Amino acid sequence: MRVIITDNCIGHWAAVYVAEKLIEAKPTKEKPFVLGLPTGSTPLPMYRKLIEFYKAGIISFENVITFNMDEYVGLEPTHEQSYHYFMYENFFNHIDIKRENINILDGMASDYRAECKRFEDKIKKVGGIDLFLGGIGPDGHIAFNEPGSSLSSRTRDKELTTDTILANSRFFGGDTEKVPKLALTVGVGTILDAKEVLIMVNGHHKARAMYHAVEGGVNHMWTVSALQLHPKGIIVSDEEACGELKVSTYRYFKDIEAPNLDIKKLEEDLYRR
Ligand SMILES: N[C@@H]1[C@@H](O)[C@H](O)[C@@H](COP(=O)(O)O)O[C@@H]1O
Repeated sequence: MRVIITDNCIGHWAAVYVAEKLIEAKPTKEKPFVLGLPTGSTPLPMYRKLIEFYKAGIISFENVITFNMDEYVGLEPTHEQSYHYFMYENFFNHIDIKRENINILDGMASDYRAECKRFEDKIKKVGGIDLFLGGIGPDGHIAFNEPGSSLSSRTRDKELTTDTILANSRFFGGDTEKVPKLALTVGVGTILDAKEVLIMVNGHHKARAMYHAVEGGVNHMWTVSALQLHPKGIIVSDEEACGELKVSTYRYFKDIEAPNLDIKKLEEDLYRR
């Protein structure tokens, strides 16, 4: 696992990484690049930077297919807190992606099981996900794989924990009653099947989850720890999220990734390619 500890530029770093991958892959209609995408406040700066790179003509999403990680059950796509709304508002409306290449679970589907199966089948049909991007909750959940989720789970419906409902109530005017109690989410197994996985971890409130992701054992109570089983897993964090790591662990990753931490230089290199 790579651990990139940035100086408050998680999203920027992730955007440069995605852009590099897109430039390298040179996607075509026949061989598109497949991205797994998250919502949440952490990835917002990444989306802003990707839009900037697109507008500067460095990257295009014309031959990119996307699959979103999760969606609340019972929110219309027009609801401001639905992940459909979030994705169009913050990303899709600003880039050249084809509408038919966007895949988001339908939280209004009458048959969840069929909807989740359709989603998994579609991922397989396009050849799997090349790069899955994600964030985590303070309880270490990836997508909506709450503590106790099977580490080989597939896309399905999931009851949200009180912790998550409380954490996400900030988007619903602080009213926990307004937060949906159920979500559709890709499974941990679905994420681990991707060729690469990049998880963004921010803030002091996620330091314990970061500890479990990097130093704790693989454990279904901290589903982000499943990343340890992936051959190409990357965690991109800020300094605050490292508060529970051993000094030696922190120093090790800072040291070996030192050449990859100068974000200004990384971005300049990108513009030069
Ligand atoms: N289902 C999403 C997760 O996929 C996301 O990682 C998490 C973190 O959100 P934030 O980045 O706002 O802390 O929020 C929700 O629970």
